[in-house]
Amino acid sequence: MTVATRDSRLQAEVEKIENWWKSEKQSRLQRPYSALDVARMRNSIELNHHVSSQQATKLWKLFEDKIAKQEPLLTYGAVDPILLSQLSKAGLEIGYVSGAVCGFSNVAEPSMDTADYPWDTVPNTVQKLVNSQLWHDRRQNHLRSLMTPEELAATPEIDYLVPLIADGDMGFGSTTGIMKLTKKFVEAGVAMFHLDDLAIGMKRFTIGEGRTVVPTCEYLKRLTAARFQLDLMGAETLLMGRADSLHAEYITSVIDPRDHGYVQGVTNPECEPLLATMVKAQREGSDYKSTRKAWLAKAGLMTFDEAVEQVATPEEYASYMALFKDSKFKSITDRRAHAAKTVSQPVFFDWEAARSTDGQYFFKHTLEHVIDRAIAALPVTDATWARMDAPKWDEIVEFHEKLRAIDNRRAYGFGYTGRYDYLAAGFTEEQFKNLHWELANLGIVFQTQPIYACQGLNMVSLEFGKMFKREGIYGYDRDIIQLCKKNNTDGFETSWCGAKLSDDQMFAADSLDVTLPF
Ligand SMILES: C[C@](O)(C(=O)O)[C@H](CC(=O)O)C(=O)O
Repeated sequence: MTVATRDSRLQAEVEKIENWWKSEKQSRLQRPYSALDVARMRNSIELNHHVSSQQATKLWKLFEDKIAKQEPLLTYGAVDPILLSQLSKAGLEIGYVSGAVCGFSNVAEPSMDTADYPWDTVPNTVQKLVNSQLWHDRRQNHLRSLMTPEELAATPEIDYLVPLIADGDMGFGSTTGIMKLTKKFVEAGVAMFHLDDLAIGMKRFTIGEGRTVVPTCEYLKRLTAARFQLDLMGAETLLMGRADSLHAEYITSVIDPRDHGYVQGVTNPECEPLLATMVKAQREGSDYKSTRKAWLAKAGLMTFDEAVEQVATPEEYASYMALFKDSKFKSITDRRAHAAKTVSQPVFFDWEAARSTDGQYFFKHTLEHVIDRAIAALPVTDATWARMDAPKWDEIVEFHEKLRAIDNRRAYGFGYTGRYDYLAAGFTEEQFKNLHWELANLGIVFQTQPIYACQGLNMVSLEFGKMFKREGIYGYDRDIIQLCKKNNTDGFETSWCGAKLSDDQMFAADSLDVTLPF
């Protein structure tokens, strides 16, 4: 290849990418890299990612339509093709592929939602689901192509190709790892996937420690890595930023000054570091939870600004706060230097002494931080989800009002997490009934009950199993066969199973052996 051929090819690719980035959807994004960076790393043949791009475009239009009409797009976690076919038949317009449910049911070694399953578990599940969607779609097209006009008019058409939104968790790795995950998602045919800001393997469920997030810059790197891969592939696939810092108890590093105002340190100089306390307790065989609780009671954990407020006079504190006139994102170094100038008492604050046995820093989670983080991720993402541990209406409203003041065209997401207690969170029965509409009014059109399978399917399967043990096939006939016949439920011997498609494929493909001599 001559230099001239190489340059003209590169130039053509750059123009193609730049034109693509001018589309209504793409032009909403900002990239820290150029079209030339992308062009240089692309293949020399065009790779089409038709399913993912088409499904993403379909989802994008659905989002636009629902945002305009303030209507919800409800869905639930369906990681099994059979379940997904019925979700579509029920008229739900999107599907959700939950990481937690994949971790229970689509892996060789199941476990709780710590994202310790192999990195390609969710993309592989998407692949299986998309193939099943395409098969149902083909089966339906075939049957409809054989129908009389009357039959056709009397048979409702089902959209089996509902766009799938999948859980990419924390991306399972570094920049190149996330790029591989993204590639797999696109090749599998996903419409949208979300990446969050959680640290890998650091969720705790039962010992009074919650979630751990990574610094803001690391979260943005994750999202940008995914965006870069989508650009390399020329895929329309949507990327959703999920911010989990609300109710996160720890942060892995203090590298990013944007997080400094939320990191907590020890303010009691008499308190020994947490690590030393915990190691001693472990050696002595003391209880982890109560040792940690006793340490917390002594440490006087607070943020640097709170530590300043504790020792400053009101006037001094006001002078200290003047530091934030132009920007709220000041580093600990700036904060310390300004405190030394404005406050007469020394400020004792040690965030190193508060580091956990895994090295994390204590983090004061606030709605403000999750808002900061979600805003920082806007330029590189298509949609946003603030994950919450409890459905607090005031927080939901404040988050979405603040975000929508900056971007009211994007879709926002909400997860009806399994353990939510809506009435305890203060909803009246009437508000609860309308919740999905109220959320849609706030632009939260993507609404998922991610772990339906754990609750709903467990319940159905348990009740069925008890009945079957008691009554045998007689009970099966009464509760399943007869009811399925009455309701025309899909099953093994109905058109749903694709028997006609199978037979007709065989007739079409191998019925005529042209080599036979008669
Ligand atoms: C959505 C989620 O990431 C999932 O894996 O399904 C979980 C679900 C849950 O805890 O209910 C999450 O919200 O973290």
